[in-house]
Amino acid sequence: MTGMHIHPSILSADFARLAEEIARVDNSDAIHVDVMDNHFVPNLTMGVPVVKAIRAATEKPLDIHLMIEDADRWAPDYADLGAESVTFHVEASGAPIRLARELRARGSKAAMALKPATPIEPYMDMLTELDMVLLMTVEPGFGGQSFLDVVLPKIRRARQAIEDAGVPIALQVDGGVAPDTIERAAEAGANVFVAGSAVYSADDPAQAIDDLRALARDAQS
Ligand SMILES: O=C(CO)[C@@H](O)[C@H](O)COP(=O)(O)O
Repeated sequence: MTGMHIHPSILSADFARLAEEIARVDNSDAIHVDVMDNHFVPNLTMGVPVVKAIRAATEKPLDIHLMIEDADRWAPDYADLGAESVTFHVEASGAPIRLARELRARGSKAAMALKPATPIEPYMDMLTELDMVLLMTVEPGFGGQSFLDVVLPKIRRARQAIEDAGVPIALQVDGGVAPDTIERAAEAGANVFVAGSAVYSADDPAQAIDDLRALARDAQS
């Protein structure tokens, strides 16, 4: 497994001061940007113009998590913005292999997300088409929810499948990641951790990131 990476979710940041909020987490490995369309999930956040402004405001890699319908149509636009990775939900894609190839062709890493109740097994054979798999550990749509332990066996199965495939695919978890849950996710095999409220509700968000990373590393070893 590769190193342990912490991606703060700006869903929990102050949207009126996004550039400053991103600057507060400069020790993170990437900035996680939640794009929600009020159809795939019951919440509305931002689209291409705001993500473009975020891209211009920071040098940090952007990890774009699309919680939108018709991902095949819209996801490539985010790759074109210069995102490090674009994550689409498999439940919102009609042609996930074609979409993953399209994202890579446009210079972005290709990542696929699964809601908590979506099984990983039907997608095991397409892992080599991906740079990252995101297993949601809450129902997508909102920050501040509790980590779903029921997803832990799926994280273990996904990690095993990645090892079997022999390719360097990152395994990301998102939702309820905090000091009291990150160790379980790391032990199960996750190596990229999205954390919203655990970072932005802390007095010192940068320290919160260092603490989460240390916990994940200790749990792995
Ligand atoms: O995608 C989502 C929610 O749908 C996440 O990225 C949340 O923003 C995570 O927030 P916390 O659970 O860490 O507060």
